[in-house]
Amino acid sequence: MSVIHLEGLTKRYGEIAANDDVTFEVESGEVFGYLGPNGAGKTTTIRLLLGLIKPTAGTATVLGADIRDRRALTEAKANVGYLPDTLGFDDRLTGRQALDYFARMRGDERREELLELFTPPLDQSIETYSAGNRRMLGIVQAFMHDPDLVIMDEPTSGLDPLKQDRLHRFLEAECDAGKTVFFSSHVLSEVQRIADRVGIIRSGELVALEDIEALLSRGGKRVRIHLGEPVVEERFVTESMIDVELLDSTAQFTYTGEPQRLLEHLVEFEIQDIDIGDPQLDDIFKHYYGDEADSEES
Ligand SMILES: Nc1ncnc2c1ncn2[C@@H]1O[C@H](COP(=O)(O)OP(=O)(O)OP(=O)(O)O)[C@@H](O)[C@H]1O
Repeated sequence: MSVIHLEGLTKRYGEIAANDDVTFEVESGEVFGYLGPNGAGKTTTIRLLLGLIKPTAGTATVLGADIRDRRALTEAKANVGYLPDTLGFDDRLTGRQALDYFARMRGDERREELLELFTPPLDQSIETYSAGNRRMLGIVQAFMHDPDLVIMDEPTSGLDPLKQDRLHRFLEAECDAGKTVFFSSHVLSEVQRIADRVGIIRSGELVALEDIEALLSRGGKRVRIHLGEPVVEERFVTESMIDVELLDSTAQFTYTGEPQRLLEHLVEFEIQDIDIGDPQLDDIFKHYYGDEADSEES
């Protein structure tokens, strides 16, 4: 069953199409990564799905509710967790008061369990919180009523590496337990690590929708070779090698051709060391975004 279904979803702001005819589905029990650089349209999709803004054209359903049907969507949202990019908490409240407020609206049966993993200082007012503490409070808030679907906008931003890792492991366990997670990110390694499927959005348009495994396999192989002699570019580099870096006797490249052809080519050289592996999603991402990726990734 599809938990989220977008059909031609479009949102225009004047000349800008923040979302342009976006269509895809998220299935029950999957972790779906929504990837794109700043300004690509990720937050717009999320805000449309939650009924916070209205589509210009097209529509979507969330847990079966049409986002244009206010009443149905409100009912469905009782079973949805939402981590926004900026938390809408009243900053004068303490963390505990903010959680109490949400608990009264939706329940909090998993609050204690979550607070063992994510540890914002509950008795301080939120205005004194660091970015990471705000994010942790948001995570507890999003999951504590044990929703079937959680939608998260850049969930790890502001978290230190330890807490990021903790969130990744938590999300994996949630999905094993049948929950569905939709999250946006511009952090490729994160999407690669935790998502089952990825949608890549660029300038409002969905440019790719794939299993992570398929995306990686289409991206060729990343090869690093150490030769027993300096690499001669004219002799060594073939048309099937892209993103080539040569330094003395070392060559690194992504190989996009037939594996057999690569082996046939390499027997002509004295090879001291070789490493062939899957490319990082970053490399593949560059093929979709070109030079844009370099400046937008951080
Ligand atoms: N309220 C608005 N009025 C006008 N333009 C908007 C508005 N909200 C978003 N946009 C534009 O729509 C486009 C998509 O923005 P959006 O915030 O959805 O991108 P994003 O992928 O979430 O970016 P980021 O990673 O920086 O959060 C951008 O060009 C943005 O300037």
